[in-house]
Amino acid sequence: QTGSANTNPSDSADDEYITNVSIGTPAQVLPLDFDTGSSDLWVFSSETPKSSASGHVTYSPSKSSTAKKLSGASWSITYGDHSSSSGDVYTDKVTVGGFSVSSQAVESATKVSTQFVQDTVISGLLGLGFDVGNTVKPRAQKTWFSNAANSLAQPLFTADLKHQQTGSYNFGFIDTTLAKGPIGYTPADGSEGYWGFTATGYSVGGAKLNRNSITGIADTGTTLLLLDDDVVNAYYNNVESAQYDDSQQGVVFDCSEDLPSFSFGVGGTTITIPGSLINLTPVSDGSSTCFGGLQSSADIGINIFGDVALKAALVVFDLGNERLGWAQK
Ligand SMILES: CSC[C@H](NC(=O)[C@H](Cc1ccccc1)OC(=O)N1CCC(N)CC1)C(=O)N[C@@H](CC1CCCCC1)[C@@H](O)Cn1ccccc1=O
Repeated sequence: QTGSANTNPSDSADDEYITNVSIGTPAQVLPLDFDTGSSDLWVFSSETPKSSASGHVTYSPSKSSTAKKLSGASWSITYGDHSSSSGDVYTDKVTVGGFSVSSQAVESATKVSTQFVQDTVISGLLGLGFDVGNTVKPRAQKTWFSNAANSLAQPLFTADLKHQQTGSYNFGFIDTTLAKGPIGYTPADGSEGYWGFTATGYSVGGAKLNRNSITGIADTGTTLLLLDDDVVNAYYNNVESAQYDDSQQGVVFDCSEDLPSFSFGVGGTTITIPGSLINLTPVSDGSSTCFGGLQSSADIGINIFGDVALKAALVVFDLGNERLGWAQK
């Protein structure tokens, strides 16, 4: 058995990727952000304060004949960007891309932070990290993919995110036609709950890869490519108008600049992010100053290969073999 779901950029800056998920009987369809950096499936619901839920699609367990309250269970999560949410837990049927898990922990939000209130394009997150990262207490719950893995043709999923186009999350199979190059595999470290890996080197503008390894995570829930300062500086030294903008909290440059590509080695293959994907978006509508898709990870403490990097590749999240596969697109 397999599943295949389309995913779409939330806005012109590809800030988030939205995938529709069916919950309950009859199906209630919610737009969720699939996040390989976390392991909770949580949703705006009938239990979310009305003022916070306004503008969001919500899940009503009372309207689902297959919903069951997981008595005594609660959850609470805070993300890297300091957004947060918390609440109680139901189990219900959850279908993604045609594949159903009959009893999935659906975490209902009774509290959401301001960023979520304002982010009306999504009604919650579907975590695709490792189960160890789940926040439900007293007993941690499994992710949708973890529950599905044993019934899928293969215990893996792929992410094919695109710039301003519809992409896909495929479950249980690898559609190699989505890639141009071979898939390079490297061990994945799931001990912290997310998909850690090490790139063997990097280069700017098509030069030969150096041997400076980069350890980080493959994170569909993070917009940017966030790397060490020395890498960020090596890149922007090639961009004439680049400068750090305090108000934007990042490197900006003239939108008219022709940006160099950024490449990294992984699993014996090379992934090249074209400069066009790093010229992310004007700092505000109509501005001729653009915000960089590559920024510093210094104040986070972990390198994050977010959507800017993932858009250049077909990425295989292979739970069965605890490995990550990257193929040039
Ligand atoms: C330093 S991790 C920052 C990252 N959050 C972002 O990437 C947000 C995403 C976004 C974009 C637009 C609207 C709302 C949210 O976007 C920016 O922060 N941006 C984009 C726009 C730019 N102008 C400024 C910088 C982040 O916490 N991800 C987590 C998942 C997110 C949470 C917020 C909702 C969307 C999904 C998560 O995987 C990060 N994680 C990864 C591993 C371990 C723990 C952990 O928690």
